[in-house]
Amino acid sequence: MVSVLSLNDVSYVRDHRAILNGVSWSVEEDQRWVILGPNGAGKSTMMKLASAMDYPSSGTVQVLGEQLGKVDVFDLRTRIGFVSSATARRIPPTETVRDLVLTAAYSVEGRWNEQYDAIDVRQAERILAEWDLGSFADAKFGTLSDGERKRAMIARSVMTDPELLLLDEPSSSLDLGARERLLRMLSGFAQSPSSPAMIMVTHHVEEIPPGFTHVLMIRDGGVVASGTIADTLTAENLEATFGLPFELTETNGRYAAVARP
Ligand SMILES: Nc1ncnc2c1ncn2[C@@H]1O[C@H](COP(=O)(O)OP(=O)(O)OP(=O)(O)O)[C@@H](O)[C@H]1O
Repeated sequence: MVSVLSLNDVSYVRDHRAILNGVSWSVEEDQRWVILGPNGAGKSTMMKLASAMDYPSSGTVQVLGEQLGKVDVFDLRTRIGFVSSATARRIPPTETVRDLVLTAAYSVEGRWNEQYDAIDVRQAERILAEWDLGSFADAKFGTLSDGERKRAMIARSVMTDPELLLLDEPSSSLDLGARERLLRMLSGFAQSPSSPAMIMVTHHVEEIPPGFTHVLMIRDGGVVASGTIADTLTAENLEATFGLPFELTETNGRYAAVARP
């Protein structure tokens, strides 16, 4: 199996503080990982390294077979899909959803005068339909609801057929129905053998889409537990990660956790 991401004894230090400390972790191409941990644990920092947007202070990070610090990250980034609230903030509010998806093929964030190939236009239409955005194709990004905006950003990120898809809290701020619709889509996408390796950050076990295979649990910049969801997502590991005892239940591949009285 080929590793798409590999961190070896990685530390990330800012302002004399180790935000990540001695993290070793690897992701294979057929795996779908969830990173679970409390606020400030270092989850988004891990995503910054995985997306080749930043470098470790020590240790090595290999992304898609290339070591950060020894590769042109601008080329590498074109092979990675990355969705976060920060990437969404860079999108011009007047961009239509169709152009938002289409411009990904040319690595730009606002349509100017580019001419798009018919094959790209067809691919964009297919992806818009797949992410239930067909009726929003002509809507402006700035007018979308949070749920529509998240789906539009994911649609944009898969337009280039990335080899690694990173989702930083894709279902945060969504209402129950929008969250469930998005989780259903992510679940379907995760279970497709043609989908890329995926890593999704979340704070909540309720947001783990069925089809995700592995979980990395982190706290204070260090790994608490890592492995298959079936073996690793336990009440004991949740307590070690979040610092209080939980009742953990699983129903049809969906998890729920409540604090034990
Ligand atoms: N460039 C930086 N300089 C200084 N501190 C930083 C920097 N980047 C992150 N931090 C700090 O490191 C810690 C981890 O940040 P990070 O965003 O990775 O956490 P997180 O697990 O994603 O948190 P949340 O769940 O709240 O989004 C936080 O305390 C944050 O303030």
